[in-house]
Amino acid sequence: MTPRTALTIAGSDSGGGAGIQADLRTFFAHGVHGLVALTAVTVQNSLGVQGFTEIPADVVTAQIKAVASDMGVNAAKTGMLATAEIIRAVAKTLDEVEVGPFVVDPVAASMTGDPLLREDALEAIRTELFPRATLITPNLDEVRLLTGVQVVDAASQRAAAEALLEFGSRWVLVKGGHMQGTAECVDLLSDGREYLELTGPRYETENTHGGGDTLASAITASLAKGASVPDAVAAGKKFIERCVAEGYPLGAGVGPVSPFWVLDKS
Ligand SMILES: Nc1ncnc2c1ncn2[C@@H]1O[C@H](COP(=O)(O)OP(=O)(O)O)[C@@H](O)[C@H]1O
Ligand SMILES: Cc1ncc(COP(=O)(O)OP(=O)(O)O)c(N)n1
Repeated sequence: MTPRTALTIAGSDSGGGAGIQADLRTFFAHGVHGLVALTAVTVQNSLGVQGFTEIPADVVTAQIKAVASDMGVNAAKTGMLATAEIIRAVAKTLDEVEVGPFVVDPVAASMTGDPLLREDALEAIRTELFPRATLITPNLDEVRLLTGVQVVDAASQRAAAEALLEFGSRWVLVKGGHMQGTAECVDLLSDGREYLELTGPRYETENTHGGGDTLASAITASLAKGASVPDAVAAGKKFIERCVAEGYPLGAGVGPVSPFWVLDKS
């Protein structure tokens, strides 16, 4: 049987733990066929990002159109988009092709603090992509850059969700992985009417590289299979918890989260 398809519009991580590599292995783990529009090639390892080169915007557009016109896209997500020019090209293309539910992970920097976005690009994400998004999935650093809200507790997490929804996405997931001093990891999902707290254990681990990408692609895979946003996010949260719990050391720095536990079922 032909599986459902999900498109990732994102950069390559030479270390294999984040970016399109994380997305494709997550799609695979969900039984979804992964499609790719590559936006940038990064040079990175467990210690950080040494540099990146972006793909020309017209080539990003051409990749999206090629797969959408021939294979069909059941859901799509963005990760590293690198430049304002690429973001504008993606936004324009999404008005011309059908990609189903659209998840925007507003990746601004790596967890080591290295920038993955040129300076003028954050505003383009806010104005060009958020209004087209079914769901946006910022972490707390991205929330601060996008809204100025410093999330330190449940009240400020809710205020951040309200501020982010003003940019026009249908849903927002404010991820709480970087909240300080909490025994649990609480992600807040909202469409402005419902406020759903997704609570899970906080694992003691250094190996969280690719966690945000893996969560967003797990959600995208479930959306591609027809789940509602709350169901897709709840399933994604369960999936990422297990991936964080089973993250492994690789290299001298931060190791990747792991979806390999899925193979235990086979
Ligand atoms: N130490 C941890 N233990 C369990 N879950 C975690 C841990 N760190 C992050 N998560 C979860 O992983 C997902 C990614 O979260 P977060 O770290 O906030 O975003 P990002 O990876 O984009 O920086 C969220 O669902 C978050 O709750
Ligand atoms: C190519 C590429 N895309 C995204 C990232 C971000 O990954 P990471 O630093 O691990 O942050 P989260 O995925 O956990 O949000 C990257 N480093 N490279």
